[in-house]
Amino acid sequence: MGNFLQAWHALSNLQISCRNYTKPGKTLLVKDVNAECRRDVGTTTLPSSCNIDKSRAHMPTHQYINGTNTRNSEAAICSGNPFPSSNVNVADAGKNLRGQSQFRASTVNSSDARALDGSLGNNGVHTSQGKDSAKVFLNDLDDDDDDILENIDVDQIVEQYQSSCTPQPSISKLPPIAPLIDKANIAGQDATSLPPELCSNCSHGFKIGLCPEAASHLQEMKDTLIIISNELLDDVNDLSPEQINKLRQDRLQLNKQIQQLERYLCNNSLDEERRKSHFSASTATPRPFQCETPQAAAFSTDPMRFDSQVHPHNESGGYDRCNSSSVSFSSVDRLDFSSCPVEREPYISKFVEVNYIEGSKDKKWSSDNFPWTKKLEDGNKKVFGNHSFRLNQREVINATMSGYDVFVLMPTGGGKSLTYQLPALICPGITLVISPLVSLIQDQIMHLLQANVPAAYLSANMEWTEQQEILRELNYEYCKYKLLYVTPEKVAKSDALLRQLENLNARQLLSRIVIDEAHCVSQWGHDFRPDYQALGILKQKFPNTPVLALTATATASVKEDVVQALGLVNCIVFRQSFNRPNLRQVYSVVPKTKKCVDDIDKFIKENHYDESGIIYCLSRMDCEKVAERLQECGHKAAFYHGNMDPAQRAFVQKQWSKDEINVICATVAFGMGINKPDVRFVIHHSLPKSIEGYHQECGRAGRDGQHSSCVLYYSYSDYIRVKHMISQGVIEQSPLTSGYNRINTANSGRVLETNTENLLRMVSYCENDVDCRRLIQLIHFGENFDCATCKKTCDNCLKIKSFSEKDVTEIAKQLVKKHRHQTVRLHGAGKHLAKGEASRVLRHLVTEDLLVEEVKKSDVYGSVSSILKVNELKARELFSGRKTILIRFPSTLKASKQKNPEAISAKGSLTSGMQSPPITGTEQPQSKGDLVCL
Ligand SMILES: Nc1ncnc2c1ncn2[C@@H]1O[C@H](COP(=O)(O)OP(=O)(O)OP(=O)(O)O)[C@@H](O)[C@H]1O
Repeated sequence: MGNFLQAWHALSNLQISCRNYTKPGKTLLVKDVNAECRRDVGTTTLPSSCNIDKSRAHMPTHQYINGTNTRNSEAAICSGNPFPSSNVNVADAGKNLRGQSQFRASTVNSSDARALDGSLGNNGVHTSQGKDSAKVFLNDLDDDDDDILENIDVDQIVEQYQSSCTPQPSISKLPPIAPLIDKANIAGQDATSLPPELCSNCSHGFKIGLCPEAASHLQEMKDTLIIISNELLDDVNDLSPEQINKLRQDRLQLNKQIQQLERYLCNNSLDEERRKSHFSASTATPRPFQCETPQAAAFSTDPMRFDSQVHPHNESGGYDRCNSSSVSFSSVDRLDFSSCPVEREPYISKFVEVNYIEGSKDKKWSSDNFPWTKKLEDGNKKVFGNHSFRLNQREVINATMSGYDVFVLMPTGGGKSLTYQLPALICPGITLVISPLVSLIQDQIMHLLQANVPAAYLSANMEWTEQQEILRELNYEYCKYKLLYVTPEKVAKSDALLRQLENLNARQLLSRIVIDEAHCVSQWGHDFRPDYQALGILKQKFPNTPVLALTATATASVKEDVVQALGLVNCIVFRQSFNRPNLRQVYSVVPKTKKCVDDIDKFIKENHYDESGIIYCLSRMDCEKVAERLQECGHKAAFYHGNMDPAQRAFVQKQWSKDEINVICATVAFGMGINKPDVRFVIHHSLPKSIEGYHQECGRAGRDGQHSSCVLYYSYSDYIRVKHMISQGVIEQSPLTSGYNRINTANSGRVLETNTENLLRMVSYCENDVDCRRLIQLIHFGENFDCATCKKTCDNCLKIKSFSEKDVTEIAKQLVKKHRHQTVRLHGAGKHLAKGEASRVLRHLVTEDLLVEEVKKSDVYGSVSSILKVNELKARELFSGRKTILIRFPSTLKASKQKNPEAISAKGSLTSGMQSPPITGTEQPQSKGDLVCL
């Protein structure tokens, strides 16, 4: 308890920019906390009207927004955000603090740090007292905010505190942090400037536009809109004309409200971010470790000479845009970086009709007749030391250098970096690279500097003077940098950067914009990072600058979502197969027993003794336990997770890389940027969170093309456990998202829903004991796969020695009819099949190209819908009797019954992007109902 109290006081004492803590038992309205604390308002409590009114909190969103009721209101509650917006409690506030990226150490005073020291007692690093401890803490915060924040289990502290003690009077010097919500004040605040759509009262008694939880209301309104639209689509035959009319009116009204509220919130949050960005930039403390921002002396290449060497001249048909002479040269003096924040136009994402161009199939991109070809080949050899290009590298480079927007799907280690680093050398001006992690950026810059390629990065963690220096350099006519790396947060928040980009663009020196790990843009992806969504502003501001979006993992829905969010209109797509035929991997799923670790020990000894491998575990404690047990069994094992300090982690990783440790027991925190070629096995001790994640993690095995194993230990109880951890937000995140997802309350409901769907698909994968494992993975990424090419490299193909083929042509016809005409009733068509088998039929139709998945982002709802459409050409073959559909069933296997009810629905989701119910179009969307009818 002493620890909790100490930690509690430490947290209450923090004078930080995120003040989402309040004493237990008090309700905090998140949005106003920052503002109130910045003004150092004294102790306050919420007026009773602001406390949670449970009856209202659970009122259907549809009802309380519009003051109307529809018959779908219950559905609204069920399918809406499981954390009603009004239930913002202390634990949530804690999460917000931990994820808050503006956490600034510079404002922590020494007594605060002393108190903190106690709370961090378990972390071996933070042991000193007083000022020293403050220094240690400050340094560590600057080093890696998220790591430190991860080390404080705030939720646990708060929960236990809450459950076991009555709030004590604060002994902190500062008042506890709870905002004063003056309803009358807020109501009168800006009411005159509110558009009429935002003047209706919300459940908290505010005008909806002025409610501190307006962002949550916005999400609820969007969810309700989807429900109403679904109802209009699905049940239109059962509704009376009055009901239809009413629903349409509601839809119209909601649409208006959503648009207005989005615009209003966007303006407000931009103001806020700008203010914070300015604040954080001017108060940033020195970091103990700085990225080696290139100094002039670091280059043996004279930037001017370098430019003249590599820039193409005005060859006809060449990259003229790059070659135009500079427009004007602003002097450094004219750049006043410390001036007051400038007005940034509000960024409002716009729906675009994307014209996709399949790049991989177009031979022109592999031509070696482009004006820049020679320079390309020289640069590849001389600067990067490569003898040739890898698959798709030349094609992607040619497309982006021709000025197109390009979306690239290339496996990890495929060589994505070269596709923008080489063009950066050849084109005049600067290539802006948006990359998710400072550690990845530092790694890239280190390699570039070794190759004498001048590059720099900007990050909020750097000293402001250093940032200014880099910004100033960008202003020179002969700027020494060819590449500038930034994090998405920097683009979203730094006006100085945006201004500088505008300046570069005006001088036609913004050569290219690269979005690395582009799947982070999408809410449907497994690595969603809210700040990535704001990157759409770049295409709006610089429509003529080519954008290159790169990722190693994206389903069809994710791709659509990313391309939409970035605003790419004519987009050339290059994709490589997700299959890794050269990797002789064996995929298997094994039932998980209580002796799981002993089974793992046996497996390693029998198959990969003394070889290198990774065991992915769910929790930090699991990592430690598994490592300990394996050590007892004689393995050179160690654990790795987010609770270790960075030095410890680096040490373990190094030992593993040098084979001093064979087995690393890790959470998903491990693996980013790891390129060890001889990893012989990847074992999943628990259920992975998604097929994308699983595919990526398995991809770390056998990079040298040698035989490797991927074993997944599965039990249904793990599903329950993972699901619970996801819903509590306590599951360890991949480094790409760690500490970022939790800050976005507006999206938390949607993110949770996506995560649960992804998890269910993983359950479905595990419970499928018939289909080729490669097929199930690849179809998830929208790729067709011939199981024969698996060559028995998965347990299912291996174990099914003989199988019988069933003719399911008639069922296929029914399904195709159903998808053409929604009135056809399927009832009973597949009654002799178990539900799992029915979904296999549907899946098979997708692989046979009879049903095609079409993914669209809705301009109205902002959601991505995935629709199965009938391929008419193939359908004709089917109905003419020229095509029969045969599906293999293991001879030994009777019509299998599903093991778990929830897995049924998971199996229903056959293809990659069935993330949200289809909404538009006349085609009947694929739905669980179809399958259940069979
Ligand atoms: N054409 C090439 N020839 C030889 N090696 C290459 C070539 N292109 C890239 N490489 C090397 O391949 C390795 C992986 O490249 P890179 O880091 O760009 O991959 P990536 O696709 O970005 O992977 P990740 O998704 O892990 O970031 C690097 O060591 C790089 O030097």
